[in-house]
Amino acid sequence: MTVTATGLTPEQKRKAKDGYLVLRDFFTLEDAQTLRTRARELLEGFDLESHPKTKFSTGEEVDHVGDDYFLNSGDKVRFFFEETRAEGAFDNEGNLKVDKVCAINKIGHALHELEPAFKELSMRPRVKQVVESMGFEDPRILQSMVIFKQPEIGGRVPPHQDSTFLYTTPLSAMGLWFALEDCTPTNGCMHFVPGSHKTVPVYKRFVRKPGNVGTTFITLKDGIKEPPEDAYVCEPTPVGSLVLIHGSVLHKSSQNQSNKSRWIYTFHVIEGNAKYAPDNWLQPTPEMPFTKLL
Ligand SMILES: O=C(O)CCC(=O)C(=O)O
Ligand SMILES: [Fe+2]
Repeated sequence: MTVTATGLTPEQKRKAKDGYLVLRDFFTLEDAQTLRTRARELLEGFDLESHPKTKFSTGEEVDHVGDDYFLNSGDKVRFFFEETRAEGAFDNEGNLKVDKVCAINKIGHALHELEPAFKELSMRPRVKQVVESMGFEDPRILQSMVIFKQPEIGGRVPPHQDSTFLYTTPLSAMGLWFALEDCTPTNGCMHFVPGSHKTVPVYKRFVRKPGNVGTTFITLKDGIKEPPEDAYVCEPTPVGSLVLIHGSVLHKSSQNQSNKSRWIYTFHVIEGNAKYAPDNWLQPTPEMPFTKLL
């Protein structure tokens, strides 16, 4: 089932009450191919030597420069390695174990502005219609990324709510997640707890530390019990699917245990009329305010 020219159907709107909605065949195989080709070019063109992970030798410097590299990526296209060294891109001595093209976990966070092919998909009329159908009045785009989940080393994404990272008052974040390849139970497809956006409050936030020296989590509510493993529903999504993700719904994905990659493109929207927390990890810059979608 796909969207109509006027946005979501009543049935799709009802289904979205689960906190997420899979829209198959939202974009074409050709679209996916175009974005994968560009993502691959970016990976191949990326200069490993100038990356903070490899440029500095002591741990502290790597952390500090790495934090800045991350915190200032909101208006750039930057590259992030697989974090967990044990299962990831580096061996215990910090040497890359695999080809650099395979070692990157994601690129972000301004593809929707800086990369024309990604911008074109992000700003499509159908995207606008869907976002409008979901009740947004003045949606702003932010935090676009390609997440690669490469064969065998692509790490898990632990359970989380996206509003933890993009906190607004009132809450307004919604993810738009585009499957650039088939996402299956073995290559790390998404899992959701249906309805959890209504039962589990956003209980922590990921913020910049004062002085912009790195990031930390702060607790908003103690004693929140997260749903058990078996509450998660596995949602395989064929290439061409768009998934809408409510900012408060719990979701996760597992490690890629297959020999097939799982590339996706995602960005978020927030309501421009809501108050964007000034200590959220990602901040707009004078040169690049959050992109108006409508
Ligand atoms: O792609 C994934 O595995 C996780 C992505 C995610 O959590 C998100 O887009 O909000
Ligand atoms: Fe997420």
